[in-house]
Amino acid sequence: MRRAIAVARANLGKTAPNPVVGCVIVRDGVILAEAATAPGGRPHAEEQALRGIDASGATAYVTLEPCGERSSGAASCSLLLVKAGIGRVVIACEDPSPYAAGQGSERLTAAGVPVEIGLLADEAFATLHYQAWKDAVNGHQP
Ligand SMILES: Nc1c(N[C@@H]2O[C@H](COP(=O)(O)O)[C@@H](O)[C@H]2O)[nH]c(=O)[nH]c1=O
Repeated sequence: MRRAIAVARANLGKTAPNPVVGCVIVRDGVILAEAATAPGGRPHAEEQALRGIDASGATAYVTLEPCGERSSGAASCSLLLVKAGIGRVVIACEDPSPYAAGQGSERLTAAGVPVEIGLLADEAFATLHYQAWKDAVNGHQP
């Protein structure tokens, strides 16, 4: 997760209107792929990390709950993770957005993927400025 936070940090401040997210996919202690939300907010971190790898049975470390819906109607990151056969998802912080807000983790859990929430949550929240994202979701000026 510390690596996912560092990967995300590289794009901090560049991903509006979306939060910056880091994703690292690991199997047997080996990093298969890692990515951050792209400048401009899309594509999402998980979407990029999953491209071109066999993630079956692997663990995804993500700094923010994977989205449960896309504003474009495209496949959500939680669905992409399920389709890729991911074995486990470890999340730092919950995403308050209506596009996530529990839906992402619920979708994973419903598909039988174990989900853990809260690993390095304080560190991710502070380092990746998620308070500003929370304020934006709640209609406050960040
Ligand atoms: N940037 C980011 C996420 N951002 C979340 O996804 C929501 C929908 O994004 P969009 O469909 O692009 O408008 C957005 O409101 C935010 O809650 N989610 C993720 O799984 N990974 C990412 O890298």
